[in-house]
Amino acid sequence: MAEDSRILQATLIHTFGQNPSQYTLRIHSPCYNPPSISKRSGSLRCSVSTASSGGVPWGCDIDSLENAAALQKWLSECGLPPQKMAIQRVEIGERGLVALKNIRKGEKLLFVPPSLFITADSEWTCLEAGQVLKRAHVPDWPLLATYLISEASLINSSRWSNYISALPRQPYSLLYWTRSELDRYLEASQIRERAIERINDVIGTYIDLKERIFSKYPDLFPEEVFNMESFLWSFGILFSRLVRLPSMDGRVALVPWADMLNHSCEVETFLDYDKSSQGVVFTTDRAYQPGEQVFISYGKKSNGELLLSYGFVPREGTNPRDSVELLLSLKKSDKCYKEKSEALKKYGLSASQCFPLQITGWPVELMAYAYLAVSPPSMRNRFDEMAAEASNKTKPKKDTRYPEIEEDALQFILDACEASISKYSKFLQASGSMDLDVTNPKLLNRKVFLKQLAVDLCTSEQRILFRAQYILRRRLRDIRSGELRALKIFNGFRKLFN
Ligand SMILES: C[S@@+](CC[C@H](N)C(=O)[O-])C[C@H]1O[C@@H](n2cnc3c(N)ncnc32)[C@H](O)[C@@H]1O
Repeated sequence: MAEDSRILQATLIHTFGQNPSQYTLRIHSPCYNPPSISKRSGSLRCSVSTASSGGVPWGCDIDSLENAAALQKWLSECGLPPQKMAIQRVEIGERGLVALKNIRKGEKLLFVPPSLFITADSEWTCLEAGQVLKRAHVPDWPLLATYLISEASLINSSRWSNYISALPRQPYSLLYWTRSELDRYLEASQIRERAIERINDVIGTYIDLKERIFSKYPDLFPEEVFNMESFLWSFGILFSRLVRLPSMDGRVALVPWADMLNHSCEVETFLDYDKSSQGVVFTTDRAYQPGEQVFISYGKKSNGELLLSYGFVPREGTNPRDSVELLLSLKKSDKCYKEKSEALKKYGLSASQCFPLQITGWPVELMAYAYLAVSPPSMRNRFDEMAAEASNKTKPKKDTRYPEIEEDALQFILDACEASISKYSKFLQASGSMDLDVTNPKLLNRKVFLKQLAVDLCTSEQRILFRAQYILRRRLRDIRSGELRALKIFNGFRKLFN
């Protein structure tokens, strides 16, 4: 559903021209709104407290149904056609859309008309604020984030008040984790870096908007409303609900009602604009009976990416698109370190680089990086070619092999896998006793909830690493036993000739 932070960075930062990494991570208050949790059907559920302990003053508890009912009524008054689904409390995802009637496989559902989308072109209730942002050419994401806050703060004078009241006050996403929570629970996973990068992007974007626009128009953008906390909320909403509509030239939109659908890794269908019915639809890829929750796919995302944007981790083994980022680094002691780094730099890579491992294997780019990392000085004329292959800039993709260094390259990947596995094992072992230092029950609930998410994520990522370890060990054993056999034959011939 949502874009990833690389797109966010590209669209935000280019216009505002500052490097977000210069900002230190400093999010506090929105994170400490401790959720209360309950355990149902084996999955932890977390409902955020509505107590006046920080958070934005709009939206609702994530599992609240009252506002959802008002939303449904308002949407039908605004032109949403009669639906075969209704918002209900569900086992997976707190609230979701549930079938009211039999739904066939291959049926089109929803038909949300464009008049109900929120896009960068939506009309601002406070016209002047919108004009200021558009004059400054603010890109879509920060524009939409500011729009959402502006409309939310106008309460009932905004045409979106029913929609905003039904949005979660605290969307689940890693944006709401403090730095120490990220360090503590996600130390083993590369998703921690992605989360820090994303939080820095949001903070950087807010600071840019504040310096360049809000501070110049304090009447239009008062700090009590347009502050870090409200931006974390609005970006949290965008990351977890914004859709890209391929059939509308890839335009991004918030689509009320459609954004009540939860994700399943087992379905392949996604939201798009349908030119014939002129609305946002999706086509079911299975049948549903009355009472069953209806799902869509938020895209081919790993468990880490789902946690990053949506704040949940699918059940173990259910996500065929799951992957784990493996960090590979050139050895500082390598005689050719400088030459190799420069070759990598030429193709946009660095001396430490992450590659995705899947349960089914790894990309040719990872293997090319490993070849480069282990290649001796005598192969320096091939560094450039290896670096090019390690980037995905070579077209068509090549899978060049260098038999003379294949064993070293596989061993290099195996070492990286094993180092990563031991980090996960350390975290998973320590996680059992991790929360005993907290006495405040609300804080304990939050910690148990976050820890469970982290344990689920780390277990799934470690599983992929174990699989890679198994494959690598077998390949190495085969190479080594092949070499041994060849040596024996060679020795046999030598004896014969002697
Ligand atoms: C687009 S909204 C879907 C509607 C949302 N359940 C609600 O009540 O507003 C995305 C959010 O739904 C929840 N969600 C969606 N799919 C889920 C799943 N498979 N498991 C757990 N939570 C899920 C997450 O909180 C996510 O951030």
